[in-house]
Amino acid sequence: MNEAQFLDDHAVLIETPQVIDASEYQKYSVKRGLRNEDGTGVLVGLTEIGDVHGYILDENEKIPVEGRLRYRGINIKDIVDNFQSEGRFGFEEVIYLLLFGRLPSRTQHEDFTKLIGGRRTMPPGYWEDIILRSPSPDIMNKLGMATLGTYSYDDNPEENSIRNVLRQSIELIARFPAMVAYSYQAKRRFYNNESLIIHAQNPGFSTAENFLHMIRPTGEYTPLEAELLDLALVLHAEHGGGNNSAFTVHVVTSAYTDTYSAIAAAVGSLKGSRHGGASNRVREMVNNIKDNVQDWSNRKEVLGYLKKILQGKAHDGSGLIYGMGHAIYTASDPRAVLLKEKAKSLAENVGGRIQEEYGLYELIQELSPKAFAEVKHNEKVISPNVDFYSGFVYSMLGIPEELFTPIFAVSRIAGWCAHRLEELSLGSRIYRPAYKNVLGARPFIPMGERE
Ligand SMILES: CC(=O)SCCNC(=O)CCNC(=O)[C@H](O)C(C)(C)COP(=O)(O)OP(=O)(O)OC[C@H]1O[C@@H](n2cnc3c(N)ncnc32)[C@H](O)[C@@H]1OP(=O)(O)O
Ligand SMILES: O=C([O-])CC(=O)C(=O)O
Repeated sequence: MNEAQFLDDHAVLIETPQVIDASEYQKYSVKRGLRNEDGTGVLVGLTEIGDVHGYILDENEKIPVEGRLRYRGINIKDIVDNFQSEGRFGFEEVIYLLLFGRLPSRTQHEDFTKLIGGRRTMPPGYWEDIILRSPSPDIMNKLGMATLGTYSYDDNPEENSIRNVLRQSIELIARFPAMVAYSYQAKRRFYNNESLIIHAQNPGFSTAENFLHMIRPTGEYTPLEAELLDLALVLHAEHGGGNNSAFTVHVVTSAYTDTYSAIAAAVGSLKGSRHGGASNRVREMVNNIKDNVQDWSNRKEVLGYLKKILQGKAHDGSGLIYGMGHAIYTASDPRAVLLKEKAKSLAENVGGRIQEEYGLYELIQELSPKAFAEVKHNEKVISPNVDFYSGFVYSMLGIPEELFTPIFAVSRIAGWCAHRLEELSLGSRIYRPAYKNVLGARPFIPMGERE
């Protein structure tokens, strides 16, 4: 049998019939993508963790408003303003807030930061066997494998009591940075033929400092770089129960699976280019625009190219302007607003071509709604999401592209763990939505009579 021919022939069987006509979905009122007719999400749960607000419903019409994000009821802007003005790192405080539902006192913060720092090490053999011996060209893929591999190093992997899952959560949150950083180093060694650099972790460093230390060949970083990465970690940590990866955690947790299986599933979801993977696609897309648009500040030229992207005639053919649009936010994503401020001031400091590139980002932001209106005849209010400026900021910190989405995971694991604990503590039912079969019955044909 010719395997390539087999795949060609059989892929056609799946692709071409298109038996389910679009009208069938309407007929049965199917909530495709778990969406209501107006595009809002179907309400499937209640949570006390993240609160994402992006529009107001007025007589069933979506009225765009500036976006707002709260962690455990507290506006992220207030969280950020406070730790930045007091000159401390914010990520560990946010992990505590997300997991336990309250802000830590000074002593609780110190104790928790020490706990995270102390839990970074793994039992003997883990780094060598799970990370270094089986590198992957994709760090998210490797992170999923490494998460599942952690199961074998846990003496009590299956117990789903809150206390045990909390222990597993704290350990995973503490270890994700090294799982990502060492996977990246292994990838550089085995796929890029560069020297293997494994810096020892420092239990006294913040998550941001420890991560920069592990990925830099010299192990060094500036206070400003650590502060910016810490901010990015804070901003990516949580986004309600309905985002694709947190919802994945709810779904698989409701089947009562183990922590490592639930978190690995979430990693797989986040990797997707419509979710956390978009940060990489934004960089690729902007590079593609830079290569194809002669004058980055020419509005007509940039608009023309964005329209081509939307028509699927440029960039990757997907028809998507990556980093733009959101399922909930309309006028703005508050995280993108904060990241944009940082991108702007960093670019201004560097000047030259980088500042011009920042100008191009701003132009894409400004012209995308116009391109949408002209190509899709859709006047929907869209704005940049968190993935739009994050990669540009990371690039200015010298962070390589293959780490953009993994850094998202290093942060979002805090939210995932909080959602897993919430799902377990609320003891909800197994998620089991319905799929209507529209094919009906068919007669069985004996093998000798088949074509
Ligand atoms: C961390 C995060 O996950 S943030 C999101 C990161 N993802 C991206 O940046 C990828 C680009 N953006 C998108 O694909 C979408 O905006 C999503 C996936 C984020 C949200 O999707 P939805 O909730 O379906 O968006 P919404 O209901 O507002 O819009 C639906 C329509 O607009 C289109 N659309 C929305 N955003 C975009 C975009 N950036 N480029 C092209 N088309 C888009 C959708 O494809 C869909 O078109 P259709 O009606 O012809 O099928
Ligand atoms: O909420 C969403 O759908 C996606 C998102 O922005 C996130 O998970 O951060």
